[in-house]
Amino acid sequence: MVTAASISATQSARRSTLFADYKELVKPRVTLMVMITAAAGFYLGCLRSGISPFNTQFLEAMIGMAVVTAGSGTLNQVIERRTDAMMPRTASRPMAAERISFAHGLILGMLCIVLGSAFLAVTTNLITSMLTLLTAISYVAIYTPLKRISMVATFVGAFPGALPPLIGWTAARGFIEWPAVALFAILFVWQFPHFEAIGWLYRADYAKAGIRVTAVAKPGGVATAAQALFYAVVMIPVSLWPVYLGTAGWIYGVIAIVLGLAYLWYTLKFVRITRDLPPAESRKIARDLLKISVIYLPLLLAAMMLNAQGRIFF
Ligand code: HEM
Ligand SMILES: CC(C)=CCC/C(C)=C/CC/C(C)=C/COP(=O)(O)OP(=O)(O)O
Repeated sequence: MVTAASISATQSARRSTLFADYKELVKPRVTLMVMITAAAGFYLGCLRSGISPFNTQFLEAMIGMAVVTAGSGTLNQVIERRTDAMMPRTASRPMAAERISFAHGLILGMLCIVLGSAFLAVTTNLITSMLTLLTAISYVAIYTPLKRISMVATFVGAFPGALPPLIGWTAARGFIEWPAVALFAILFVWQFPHFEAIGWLYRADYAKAGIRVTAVAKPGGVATAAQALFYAVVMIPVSLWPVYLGTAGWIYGVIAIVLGLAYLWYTLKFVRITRDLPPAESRKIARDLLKISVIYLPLLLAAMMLNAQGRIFF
């Protein structure tokens, strides 16, 4: 018998499934990291202006960027619904598993990008709104389709990936300056060990779906390891650029060197993928590098913020 209670239970189950699907669509962990990097840019920009970073402009900029980032993640999954369905890591995503329809995902993603960018234009400034829109477009319309065409895609994807802290800076300052470019460079370089580890970890998945990451296009691991290693070495001088610019002090510099050496250490261990290791061991060293990459970045940015312009803490 269909009772009011059973109808209400079904509706509530549907609502919680939809909520869980929306959560998955916005890629919460990546979005959170994007917000952390943008917040760092905003914070440092405010200190450069000599104003407190704890203001309503901060909240407005974060909300606008989070909504656009969420929309970008959604449209990425709309476009990749077929390839996502081929890979165990992504097969249960709401678009891939067809729990959310094409039109539903498309409208939701577009709405988030348009409304988030408009919100930024009204509350923050035009350059921040335009750069955020450009970031979303380059991620969705250039990087995402390119993944199936060329391994250059990851290099291209590193541009939208690196823009959020620069955008955080423009939200505070209204224009692009050298410290913002330094933040962009740090993020840009950081991504290579991060995604080469992921590419190696999921190379079988990527090959199945026809996605041309380095580990698929050049099997054996030499090119994958060489790229990760090159950028992990470059990471150390690039992370010191804010010290040269006076954006952060020497204490940050020391911490950046220590963190950079740790990132380099795990990347050096990753180079062992080129040997004939048991698959479980090879996966472990790639997973360790991925983990260290997502620990390294917030720690580096936190050190930069705490020692901003040579001050200690706030
Ligand atoms: C071309 C650039 C990038 C590529 C190809 C890439 C790819 C990926 C992939 C496929 C995962 C999922 C790994 C898994 O499920 O095990 C991932 C995880 C992640 N990525 Fe990236 N990413 C890139 C750049 C970025 C950027 C710019 C950020 C943020 C600033 C970021 C933050 C994260 C975080 C926080 C995770 C979650 C790690 C975890 O679950 O432990 N990524 N990335
Ligand atoms: C402000 C704003 C709009 C920021 C957006 C920037 C952004 C989302 C960068 C992510 C970088 C990136 C290339 C991630 C990998 O996606 P993937 O498609 O390779 O990951 P997947 O395989 O898990 O789908």
